[in-house]
Amino acid sequence: MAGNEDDCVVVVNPESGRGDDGISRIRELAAEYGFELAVSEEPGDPVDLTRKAIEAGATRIGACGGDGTVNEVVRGIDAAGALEATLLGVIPGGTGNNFAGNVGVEGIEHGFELLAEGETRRIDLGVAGDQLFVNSSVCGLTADASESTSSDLKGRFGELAYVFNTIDRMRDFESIPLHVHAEDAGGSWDGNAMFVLIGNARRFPAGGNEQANVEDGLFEVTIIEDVSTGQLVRETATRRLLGGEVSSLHRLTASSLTVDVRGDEPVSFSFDGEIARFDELPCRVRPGALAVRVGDAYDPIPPEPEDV
Ligand SMILES: Nc1ncnc2c1ncn2[C@@H]1O[C@H](COP(=O)(O)OP(=O)(O)OP(=O)(O)O)[C@@H](O)[C@H]1O
Repeated sequence: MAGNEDDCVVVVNPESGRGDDGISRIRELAAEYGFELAVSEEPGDPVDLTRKAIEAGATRIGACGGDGTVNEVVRGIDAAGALEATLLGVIPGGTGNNFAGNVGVEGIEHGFELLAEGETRRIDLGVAGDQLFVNSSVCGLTADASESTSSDLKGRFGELAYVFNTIDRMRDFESIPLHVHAEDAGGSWDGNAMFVLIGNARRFPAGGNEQANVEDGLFEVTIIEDVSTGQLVRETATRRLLGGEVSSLHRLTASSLTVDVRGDEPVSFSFDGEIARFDELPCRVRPGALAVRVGDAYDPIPPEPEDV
């Protein structure tokens, strides 16, 4: 079996996902592959555990958890100044595991297999203010929904919890007055947004394809404008979330952009699921910054999103 104890550490968030006894399976697999485990004890730990593992000589790091854990591990690699020299493997132990899906990792066993041996690609990273993000930064409806989705609800319903929550919130969600300025795309957008997704590895669902091109040095940005409220919004909520037809949807691609909130209060942005508030958020791409193992389902040049 490939794998070498000295250079590969798997950083595990035991609270990710459904909180079942998944950790014992992770221990078994780590032992089988000869990888060292570093188990996180509290939020933020994966950043330090990763940095320390690299300082102690690790050149391959597994991030075992959901998108939030991947985010923290990547921040740890960056904090060690080791993005050039470190290989990331994703072991999908979270609830949604959206990023894992976007790089073709199909499950925990597959994640271990790829970490031991697999194709490596260099992908872009996003920087928003001083935060790194790997998958996406979201503001508006879904950022609010993920902030208020309790871990109990997530535990019982997994991904569906986001959908329940979002539909529930649509009843009284006030759209956000925004100005989005994308320097190199030569465009700007002004209006009231229900949500904005700044996608690095992820794009707004369209035609069932959620993976963005993550090697092109560009974000794929989707803005959903506030449309009519009330019954129509409620009736179409599920469809919109799951990638159905949306009339007030705007897409742009850019290597840097600024989101300006025009209201009095800062708003919540989610960075790979971690929430922070801003009233102005400059974002830029760090092209090819991260080396990551990918599965066969990963497509370096995914088909263009279908127009909706
Ligand atoms: N012991 C711990 N170590 C690290 N993070 C923890 C720990 N306990 C709770 N957390 C929280 O776990 C969250 C990260 O969860 P993560 O995103 O990896 O899983 P998830 O939400 O189940 O999956 P997904 O984001 O894919 O839906 C962070 O917000 C962090 O606050």
